[in-house]
Amino acid sequence: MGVGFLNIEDQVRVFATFSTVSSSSTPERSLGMSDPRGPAIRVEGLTKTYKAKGKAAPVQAVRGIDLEIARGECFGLLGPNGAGKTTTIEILEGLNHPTSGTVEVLGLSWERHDQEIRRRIGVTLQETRFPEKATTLELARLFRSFYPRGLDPAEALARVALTSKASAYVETLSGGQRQRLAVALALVGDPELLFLDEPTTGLDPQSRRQLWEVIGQLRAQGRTIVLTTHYMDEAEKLCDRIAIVDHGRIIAQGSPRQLIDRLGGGHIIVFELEERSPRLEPSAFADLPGVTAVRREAEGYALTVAEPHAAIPSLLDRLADHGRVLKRLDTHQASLEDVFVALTGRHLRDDLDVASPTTNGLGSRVHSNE
Ligand SMILES: Nc1ncnc2c1ncn2[C@@H]1O[C@H](COP(=O)(O)OP(=O)(O)OP(=O)(O)O)[C@@H](O)[C@H]1O
Repeated sequence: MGVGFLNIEDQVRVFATFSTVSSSSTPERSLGMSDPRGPAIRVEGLTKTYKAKGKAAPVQAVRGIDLEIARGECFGLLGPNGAGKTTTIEILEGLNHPTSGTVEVLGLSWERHDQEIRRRIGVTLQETRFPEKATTLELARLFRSFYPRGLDPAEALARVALTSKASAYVETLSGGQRQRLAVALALVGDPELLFLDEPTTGLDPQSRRQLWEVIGQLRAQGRTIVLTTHYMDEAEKLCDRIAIVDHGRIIAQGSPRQLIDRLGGGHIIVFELEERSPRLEPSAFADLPGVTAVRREAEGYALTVAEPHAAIPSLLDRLADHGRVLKRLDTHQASLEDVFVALTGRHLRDDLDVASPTTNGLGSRVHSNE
């Protein structure tokens, strides 16, 4: 897990450093460092190694990330637990220090322009502890006081549909309402760039959808958003572009559509054979019409195909030829989950190992059979 866990005192300390800076008096502004047409984020050769603690070995959390995020883009870092997403986003937020590499935020560097950057970004951490006896409006006012300009605190609450909870104590809020409050506090300074670390983790489906709506509206306003998630449906729904992160590296990057298209077929056929049927090599299905990739799953096989209606009859014939009995067959539209499995041989959701895909349709990694 990451270090994205601050209580309110820590948050206040983080933000208070720039509460007294007025926009007109900032020396950095006169340097003209921030090109409004340049990217919102530029990262080159980023690494982060956490030092050894006691008997624990050092952890190479980030192993060389290059990234460019355009202004107005909603960009997602998608990956399993421990991939290095939080470490990366916390370095972008100025809350963690890189071991090596270059980081530019809005054309500025954390070493030289920290106050200016803080004034222009909004941050929600993976988990935020609020004081239970404050109301949501009091907190929105407190956070607004850290910025030289920004939204009316009541307007920030309205943007996340919390107006009816303005005078409610934090202790009475649900998990989803707390997450929306965290977004309101990140918004109250009217930031150009918003960072959301796993915004919907742990929320029920209805609260997730509510927060998706809020993020969708912010995206429609043209605000730059950088979010981390390990939910592929979230990344697919919210993000213009995604970097899939695994073991501290970006293993694929592009729009959700581009990444899925690179699989070479829009549909996946998943099937399982009766236990008494001996297993077949995945290569037994590789030449079926329209099949672009075959992989072994824990319980069966997954075929990437362009047209399921063309492939399924041939598949059934092939199984009959081999005297195999089908137990289960499903089809689904190819998703980012399938992209992750094709790239890593593992499932993103539960990190379940799958054995030996023969080809992956992405042309980068071919596993041997069994
Ligand atoms: N402060 C720390 N000290 C030592 N190791 C750390 C620290 N923070 C994170 N790590 C380790 O660095 C690696 C990457 O963690 P990180 O939290 O960045 O990944 P993540 O992709 O955000 O995962 P999650 O979704 O679980 O938060 C993990 O192995 C984690 O245990």
